[in-house]
Amino acid sequence: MKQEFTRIAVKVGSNVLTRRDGTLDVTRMSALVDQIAELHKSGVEIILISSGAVASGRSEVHPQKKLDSVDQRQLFSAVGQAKLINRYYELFREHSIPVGQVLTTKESFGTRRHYLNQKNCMTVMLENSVIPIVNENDTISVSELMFTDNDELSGLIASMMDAQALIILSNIDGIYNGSPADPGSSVIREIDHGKDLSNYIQATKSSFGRGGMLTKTNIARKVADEGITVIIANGKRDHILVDLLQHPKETLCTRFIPSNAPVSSVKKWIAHSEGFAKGEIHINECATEVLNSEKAVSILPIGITHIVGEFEKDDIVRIMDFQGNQVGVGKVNCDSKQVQEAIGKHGKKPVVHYDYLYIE
Ligand SMILES: Nc1ncnc2c1ncn2[C@@H]1O[C@H](COP(=O)(O)OP(=O)(O)O)[C@@H](O)[C@H]1O
Ligand SMILES: N[C@@H](CCC(=O)OP(=O)(O)O)C(=O)O
Repeated sequence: MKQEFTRIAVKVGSNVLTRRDGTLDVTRMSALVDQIAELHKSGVEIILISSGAVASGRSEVHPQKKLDSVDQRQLFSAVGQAKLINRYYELFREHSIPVGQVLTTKESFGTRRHYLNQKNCMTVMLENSVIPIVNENDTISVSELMFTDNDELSGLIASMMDAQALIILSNIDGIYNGSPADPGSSVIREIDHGKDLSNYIQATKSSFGRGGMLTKTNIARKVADEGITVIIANGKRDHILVDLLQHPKETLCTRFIPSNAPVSSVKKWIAHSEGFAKGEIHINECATEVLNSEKAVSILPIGITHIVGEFEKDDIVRIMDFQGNQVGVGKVNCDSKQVQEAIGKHGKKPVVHYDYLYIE
């Protein structure tokens, strides 16, 4: 059967993989593996981003004394990740599909070199028909070094690997237009650019999840703006993955319509690098207007009013409009001292070249 996508990233949330008591739901895992195997055999390249390390480690160790939250997460994830990947390995082996483990950190996306190394690793895996199984390295990712959750990680992976679709599997059928508990609300089937969803999303999250629906929505929007279809669906439903690909119209889910403007690979990296920004470049009203137009423009010293923070050449900076709102992210061509000297001058080289500028 002809499928819409040939390369997808699939994110499986903790709640899909765990039972109510926190133990690993091997029956669910097995059902998902069967579907991934079916798609893999039909020629779809799949990158799996799987949560579940902390949840699956929790039932394995029973600490003698009370641990703080960081110690707990480190202990449970170290034990749980081994258990998780071992299960995947065994389950995929029944289909004769090799898998590989990729554990990463937020920092590993901070420099272009690390980013490309990771991309290369997963590209080689796919070329050799190996399914990458990605998770955050929870043992060393602590507080500010952590991803908000694996939804953020899955967005980065989908973007980095030029996937055509990111499928986020949670314990809910999609984004509801009200409280999911309210019988009057229903799943929003399609979300177009610029639709404000903040009224619908409650702060609640499922018992083992980290970020909740709000991060899913923010990530989904960003990834869809890069031209990737994002689907939020219920991973607890039988046959969901295969149905989403083979019967998209009849399958319940929320689908973010992708932008059709192409975004280069380097711009995708910059779009997701905001968390590493070292400073701010503030631009004047005229520069803001030009930036908001359809024209391809760079940030020139003549349009800069001031800068905030110290940065080196090639660092990531936020671009702020004349009212102080963030309008984009870019990689600077020179350090903050050189920008300071050039501010307001004509005929100078761009501070952020268009190729390294991502406008939100
Ligand atoms: N409008 C909404 N539509 C759907 N789910 C919502 C909405 N608002 C809040 N939620 C909550 O978000 C939860 C899913 O997020 P999360 O707990 O992070 O899941 P996961 O573990 O799969 O990442 C749902 O179980 C639901 O309780
Ligand atoms: N890296 C963690 C994932 C935590 C997380 O983000 O969970 P979720 O919100 O269910 O995707 C783990 O494997 O337990």
